[in-house]
Amino acid sequence: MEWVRGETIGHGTFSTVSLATPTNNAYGAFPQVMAVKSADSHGAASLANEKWVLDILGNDCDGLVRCLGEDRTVENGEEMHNLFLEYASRGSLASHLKKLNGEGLPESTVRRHTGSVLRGLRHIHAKGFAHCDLKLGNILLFGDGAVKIADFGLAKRAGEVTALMDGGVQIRGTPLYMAPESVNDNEYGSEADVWALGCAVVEMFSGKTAWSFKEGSHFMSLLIRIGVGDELPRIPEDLSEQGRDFLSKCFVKDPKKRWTAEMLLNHPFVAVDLDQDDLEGVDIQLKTEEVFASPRCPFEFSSWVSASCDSGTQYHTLEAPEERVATLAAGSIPDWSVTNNWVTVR
Ligand SMILES: Nc1ncnc2c1ncn2[C@@H]1O[C@H](COP(=O)(O)OP(=O)(O)OP(=O)(O)O)[C@@H](O)[C@H]1O
Repeated sequence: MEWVRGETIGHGTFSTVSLATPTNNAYGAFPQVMAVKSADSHGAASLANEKWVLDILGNDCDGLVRCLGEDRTVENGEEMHNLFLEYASRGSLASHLKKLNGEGLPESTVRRHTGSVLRGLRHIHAKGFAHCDLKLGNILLFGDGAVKIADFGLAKRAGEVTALMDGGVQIRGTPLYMAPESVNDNEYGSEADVWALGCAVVEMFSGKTAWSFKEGSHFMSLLIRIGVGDELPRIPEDLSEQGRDFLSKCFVKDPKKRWTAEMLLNHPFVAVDLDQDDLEGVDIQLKTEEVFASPRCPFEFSSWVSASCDSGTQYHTLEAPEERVATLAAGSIPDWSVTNNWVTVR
């Protein structure tokens, strides 16, 4: 494929991401706009790892960004490694949240995004991998409302332990999302992804990181809080009881007792399908008495009632019309995909 590099849309530790347009797109084999992740020799290993993992994971899971191929180019005398990915036109959840100036997303949106990320995680874990760098910057928003996990540069086979000669802490990903077992024993398995998901859910909902951490303080103090003692990440008080219960299953210090992505997909926090297409005339009223007590082990799942929908009751927490217009005026992209609060204008 011949292609032209467009504007830069993102920077990472290992790479630069820009738009790419194919110039000889015979038979429409490629989308008209793609994202191309490019790295010089320093980032080549991470990019090669990402391609290897994405090839094994395949393109059949809706929760993962799709890989469209790879290429090498020489630009300004330097060899560049390029990985083509489907383009997420709404950017990452991190950049989306930044536009909300410290505010979080409505809980209904957080539930939907969490469900999508969990489906991606379940697929990654079922294939025997751990992502190892789940964070809002690596969760992408697509124009059609899809939410997908990206950036597999640090992903590895679950159970593969990287031995450290000096016995120190190996930081894979972002300290703020690190699980206790990663801090204490350098373990980065599927369980650590679930801990990181909990941190991402807190941040999506509250607009603030799950660990309060003063800018400028040494990250070792944070690692000590994560790894030693009983302190857990902050669970927002204004989150629903189901949301808080969901987080309590992610923030279990012992990785063996932490819930898996598969188990969490059956938790009522995400098991209710709030997709726009499902809203009309469907009963979404949760049978709270029945689902309130969450299962303590996988065998109790069968007694849960899948929530059903009713267009009247669940959406009253969304913003009023005035607030929604204000969000628009502020230049951020509002999420109105789930609401029954529309005003008829004639
Ligand atoms: N497919 C894509 N579509 C749109 N934007 C993207 C895409 N992939 C990456 N980006 C943007 O580029 C940024 C950096 O990408 P990515 O995280 O994959 O790079 P990285 O070098 O692995 O970064 P790091 O490891 O530091 O997180 C993302 O946060 C996102 O804003």
